[in-house]
Amino acid sequence: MLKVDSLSKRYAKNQVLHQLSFQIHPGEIIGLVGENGAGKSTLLRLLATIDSPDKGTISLDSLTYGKDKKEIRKHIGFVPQDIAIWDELSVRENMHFFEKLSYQSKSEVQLKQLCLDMNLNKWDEPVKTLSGGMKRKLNLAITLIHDPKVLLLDEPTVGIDLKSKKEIGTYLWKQAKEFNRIIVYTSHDMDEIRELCDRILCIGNDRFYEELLRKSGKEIISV
Ligand SMILES: Nc1ncnc2c1ncn2[C@@H]1O[C@H](COP(=O)(O)OP(=O)(O)OP(=O)(O)O)[C@@H](O)[C@H]1O
Repeated sequence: MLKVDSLSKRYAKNQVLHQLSFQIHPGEIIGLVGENGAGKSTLLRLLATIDSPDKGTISLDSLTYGKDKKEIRKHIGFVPQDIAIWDELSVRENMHFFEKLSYQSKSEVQLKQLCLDMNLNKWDEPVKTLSGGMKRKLNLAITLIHDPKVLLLDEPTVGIDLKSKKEIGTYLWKQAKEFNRIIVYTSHDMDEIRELCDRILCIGNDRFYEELLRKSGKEIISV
């Protein structure tokens, strides 16, 4: 279980997150919504151990973020908003490069399968020739190389067509329900959030999204 308790973060005088508390169980997909600047990316960075909170604690099962950071990183997969892959290398070369950096070794067949599962079948093509949606799929496949317990995705479907969005959605759903991964992801597409998420975490001072999503029947975590 991922447990967040009284989490606060400020940048200079800008209090971005104030005493957030919530818990997420294995297999759950959580949609993180809020207006621009509400602190969604900040929260994801804290959950990804890339940044540290000013106050509060985060734990994953029996591991505590401050104390067990190195061990926790083995269980986290993070896809930031900006795609982080090597443009000049092929899909295959990217998968192998990141496999070398990861905590687990995977065979060529396993690496290729991670891509095929998302209908990404451009194994030998240079990444620079792929569309934006294909690059997002590759980024996601890379994140899954080390079998993370927690997947943190910052707008994984932004700017991509409806078909690829659906494919990524189906893929994420499978990752949560079949492999019991925790998924936390941000999106400004409320239809997608309503369709895919088990629960919705609304952050920021503006209650607009909370009001909008309340009718969806999904459980809202208001913090
Ligand atoms: N490294 C930083 N230094 C200073 N301020 C920052 C930093 N990172 C974020 N902020 C500020 O924190 C606030 C929250 O930013 P964040 O990127 O987390 O919002 P967001 O909800 O993800 O927004 P968006 O929907 O636009 O992506 C903003 O006011 C932003 O300017």
